[in-house]
Amino acid sequence: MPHTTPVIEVTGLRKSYGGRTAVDGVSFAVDEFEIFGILGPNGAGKTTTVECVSGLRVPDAGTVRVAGRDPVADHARVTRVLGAQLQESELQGKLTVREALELYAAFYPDPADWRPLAARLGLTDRLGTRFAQLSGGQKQRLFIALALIGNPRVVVLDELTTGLDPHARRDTWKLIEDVRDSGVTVLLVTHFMEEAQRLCDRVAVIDRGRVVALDSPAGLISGTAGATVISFAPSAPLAPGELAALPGVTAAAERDGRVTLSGTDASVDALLTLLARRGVRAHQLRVTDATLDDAYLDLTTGARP
Ligand SMILES: Nc1ncnc2c1ncn2[C@@H]1O[C@H](COP(=O)(O)OP(=O)(O)OP(=O)(O)O)[C@@H](O)[C@H]1O
Repeated sequence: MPHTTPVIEVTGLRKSYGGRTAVDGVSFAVDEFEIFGILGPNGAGKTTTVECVSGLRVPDAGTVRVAGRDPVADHARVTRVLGAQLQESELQGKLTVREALELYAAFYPDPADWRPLAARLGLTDRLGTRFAQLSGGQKQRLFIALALIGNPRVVVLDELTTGLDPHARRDTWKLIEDVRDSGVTVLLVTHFMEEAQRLCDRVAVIDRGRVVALDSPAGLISGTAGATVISFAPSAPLAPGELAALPGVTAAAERDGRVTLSGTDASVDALLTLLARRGVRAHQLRVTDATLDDAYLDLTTGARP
């Protein structure tokens, strides 16, 4: 693997609101040109973390570096290299797409030309439309354009596809891939497992303010209790102990005449051998790979009260 420099480094980040700890010692590093995902239940501390990365909140403890600089102490320089679309971003409803692009371009000393950017994001025929009249997907595309207008090295996208229909969500995924392919590092907060599995090179799973896992989606999946789920209806009863003892099996359950095993590929081979030896047939045999959903549910405890 080629050596890459972290463009974002977060070390021991802590942040409380009043007496309530939101982020409790979070550390991760994002390499240049990665799409790095942050996943976690509601209230896990994801937004607080990316707000600290964007210099919008001051950490109580720990360090944050973006391109080697402190986003709070060096805010002006960091905003030149970091573009952000943060949760529930809003613009004044009367502002047209063109006005919003021109306004944001004026914030930067060396902005991107907004016309090709608007074209790339499919906004050219909406330049005269007021923000309030845009669809959810068009608003999100405008926010991506605004996050990119300063020619950033890194872009922070917080729950970008929440509220979009499946087509618009897939279109947005393609846009995010294009953004990365154009040389921008992406820090993406998401609730959607499919989105993280499809887009992210690596994912930090945050639960109750802490990083509980950090790996590629494939690594997270293979680290879950049962990376392969096998289920079937046996033609004759099998001893539960015998199934649980099969190689790689981490859980075995029987319900309404149907057996479900969590295991590995090796468990499938061993099961078929066992069935052949016992002369038992497996009706409606299904073998499915675990998904990032399974890994996530294994790792996290659910929303904070
Ligand atoms: N401005 C604030 N004032 C007080 N408490 C806050 C504030 N912002 C967040 N919190 C609390 O901090 C915790 C972490 O919130 P945060 O928004 O960072 O979580 P999140 O993982 O982004 O959640 P979600 O997925 O629901 O957006 C929550 O308990 C939340 O209620």
